[in-house]
Amino acid sequence: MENIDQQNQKLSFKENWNVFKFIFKFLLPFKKYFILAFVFSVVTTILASVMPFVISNFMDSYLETEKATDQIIWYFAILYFVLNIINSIAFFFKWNYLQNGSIFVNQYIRKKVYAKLHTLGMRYFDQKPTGWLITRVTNDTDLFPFWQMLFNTLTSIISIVIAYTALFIIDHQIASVMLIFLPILLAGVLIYQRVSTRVYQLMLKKRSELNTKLNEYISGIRIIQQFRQETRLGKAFDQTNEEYYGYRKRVIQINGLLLSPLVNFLMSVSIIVVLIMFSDRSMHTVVAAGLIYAFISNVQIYFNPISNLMDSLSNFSNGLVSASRIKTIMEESEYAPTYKPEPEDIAPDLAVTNDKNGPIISQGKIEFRHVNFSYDGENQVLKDISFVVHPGETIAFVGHTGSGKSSIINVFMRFYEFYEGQVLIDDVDIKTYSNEELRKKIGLVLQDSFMFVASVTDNIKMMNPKISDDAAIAAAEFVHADGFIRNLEHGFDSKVIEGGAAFSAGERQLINFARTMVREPKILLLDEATANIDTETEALIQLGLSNMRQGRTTMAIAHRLSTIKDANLILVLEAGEIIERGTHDELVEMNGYYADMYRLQTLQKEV
Ligand SMILES: Nc1ncnc2c1ncn2[C@@H]1O[C@H](COP(=O)(O)OP(=O)(O)OP(=O)(O)O)[C@@H](O)[C@H]1O
Repeated sequence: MENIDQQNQKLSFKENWNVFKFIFKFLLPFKKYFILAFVFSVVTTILASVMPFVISNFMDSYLETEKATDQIIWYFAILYFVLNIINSIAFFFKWNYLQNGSIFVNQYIRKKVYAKLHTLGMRYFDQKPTGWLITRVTNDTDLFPFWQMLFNTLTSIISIVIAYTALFIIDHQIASVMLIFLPILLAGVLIYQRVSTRVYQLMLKKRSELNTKLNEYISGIRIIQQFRQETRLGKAFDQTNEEYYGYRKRVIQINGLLLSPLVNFLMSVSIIVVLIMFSDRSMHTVVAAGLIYAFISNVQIYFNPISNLMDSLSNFSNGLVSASRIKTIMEESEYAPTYKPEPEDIAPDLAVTNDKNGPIISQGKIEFRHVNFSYDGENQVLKDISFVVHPGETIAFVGHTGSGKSSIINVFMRFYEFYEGQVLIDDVDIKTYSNEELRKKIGLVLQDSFMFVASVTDNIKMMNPKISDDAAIAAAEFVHADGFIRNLEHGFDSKVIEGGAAFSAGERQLINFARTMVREPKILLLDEATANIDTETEALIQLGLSNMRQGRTTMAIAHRLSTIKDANLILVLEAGEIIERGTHDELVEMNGYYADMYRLQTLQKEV
C-alpha cells in the first residue's frame, strides 16, 4: 500500500497537468453551475469595490463641506443599503451555484469510480487492501475543496484586477507602489505551498493507513479476539493514529504561521505606506479623507483574495493527489480482458447464435485446452489442464486443499485473466463471450454465500426487478428450500439479518441454490460445502442438487466422493496437475490416488 501511495507523491509538472486535464473533464457536464457562480461572483466583487466610493463621495462632497441635508443623508443611506442587499443576493447565488456544482461533480466522480471498480478483475482486489479502496472511493472522490480552490483562483484574479483598477482610478502613483507587494506575496504563496503540500500528503497517507487498519480489524474481529490480539493490534492502531494526529497538528501549525499572518502583515505595511504617501501629499495639497477611505478599502479588497487563495492552496495540491489516484483507478486496464482470439482459435462445430453483445451460450459444452494459470505471474497454480464436458454432463474435481480446484472455477468464471491455453464454451473461445452473457448463463454456487439485509424473496431475486416473486418461490420449491422458508415467522417475507447470521450454513446453501436456479443457468459450477450440516438439511441439499443438475452441464468441486459417484468424468488434481481421470468405477479400478481417498472416506463413514 505504501508503494501505491508513494507513486502519487512526486508528480512532475507535466503529470500534474495531465491529472488536472483528466479531472477537469468531470466538471464539464456541470459547467452551467460554475459559470453562473462566476457571474455572480464578479457582481459581488464589483459591488464591493464600488461601495467604498459611495461612502467617500458622501464624506468628501457633503460631510466635509457641511452640505449634508436630511434628504442627502437618506439618499446615501438608501443607496448604500440597496447596494448591500444586491451584494448579499449575488453572494447567495454565487455560493449556492458553487456548492451545488461541486457536490454534483463529486457525486458524478464517485459514481464513475464505483462503476469502474466493478469492471476490475479479482486480481486487482487481491492486491489492494479494502480500506485503501474505501479511502479512494470515499475520501479521494471528495474533491469539494479542490473545485472551490479552482473557482477561488479565478475569482481572486478578477478581484485583484478590479480592486487594482479602483486603486489606479483613485491615485495611480500610490497604486503603482502597491504592485511591489504582489511579488512578495507570490513568493510567500510558493513557500507555503511547498511546505504545506509535503506535510499534507504525509497526513493523507496516514489517514489511508488508518482506514486500512480499521477495516482489517473490523473484518477480522473474531480471529483477533479468539487469539487475544486486541492489545497488540490496539497498540499498532494507536501508533498510526498518533502519527496521523502529529501530521494534522503540523498542518495546523504551518497554516497558523504562514497563512493569514503573512498576508495581514504585508497588508498592514502597505496601509502604512499608503498613509505615509497621502500624508506626504497633504503637505502640498488638500487630500480628501473619503478618498483615503476608498483607497484603503480597496487595498483590503486587493489583499483579501490572496489570503483566501493561500488558505485553499493546499486544497489544490491535495486535490491533485486525490485526482491522480482516481485517474490511476479509472485508467486501470491490466486486469480487464484485452485478449481477442485469432479467428483460427475458433472452430465451431456447434451452431452458435449471436446477439448484440456477441455469441450466446445455448448448449453448455465446456472445453479446457492446455490451460496454465498463475495468480501472481510466478507460481504456476494450474498446469496443462485439458478436458471436455458435453452438454448436460457432470465433471467433478477432487484433490487436496490447495491443489487448484477453485482456481479452475476462477479461470472459468473469468474472475482472473489467464494467458496460456484456451477455454471454450460451445466450441467458442470464452474470451469472445461478453461478461454479461457468462454471468447470466453460468450459475455459481459457492460454499458460503453472501446474504443481503432484505427479505428472503429479495435475496433469491438478488433485487432484480425483472424476476417475479412467483419465480423466486418456484425456484425455492425446485431446490426444496421452500419447506424451511415457509416455517419462518414471515415465510418468504422474513427479513434476513446481516450476512444471514440467523440461518444455518445448510439453510443459507438452500437459499443460494434457489438464487442460482431462478436465473435458469445453462452451466452450473458447484463448490461443495464442507461445513457440518445436519442430516436432514443434507438430504434436502442432495435432493436440490440433483434437481439442479438435470439437463445442465455441471462442474463440481467435491470434498465427499460419495456425492460425485455418478459424475461423467472425475479429475484428480495434485499441485495444479491432473494426475488421474475417469469415471468413479474406472478410478476405483485404477487403484491409485482416487481409490485410496475413496477407501479412506468409506472407512471413516463406517467408523
Ligand atoms: N487469490 C489468490 N492469489 C494468489 N494465490 C492464490 C489465490 N487463491 C489461491 N491461491 C493459491 O493457488 C493454489 C491453488 O488454490 P485453490 O484455491 O485453487 O485450491 P483448492 O484445491 O480449491 O483448495 P481448497 O480445497 O482448500 O479450496 C494454492 O496454492 C493457493 O495458495
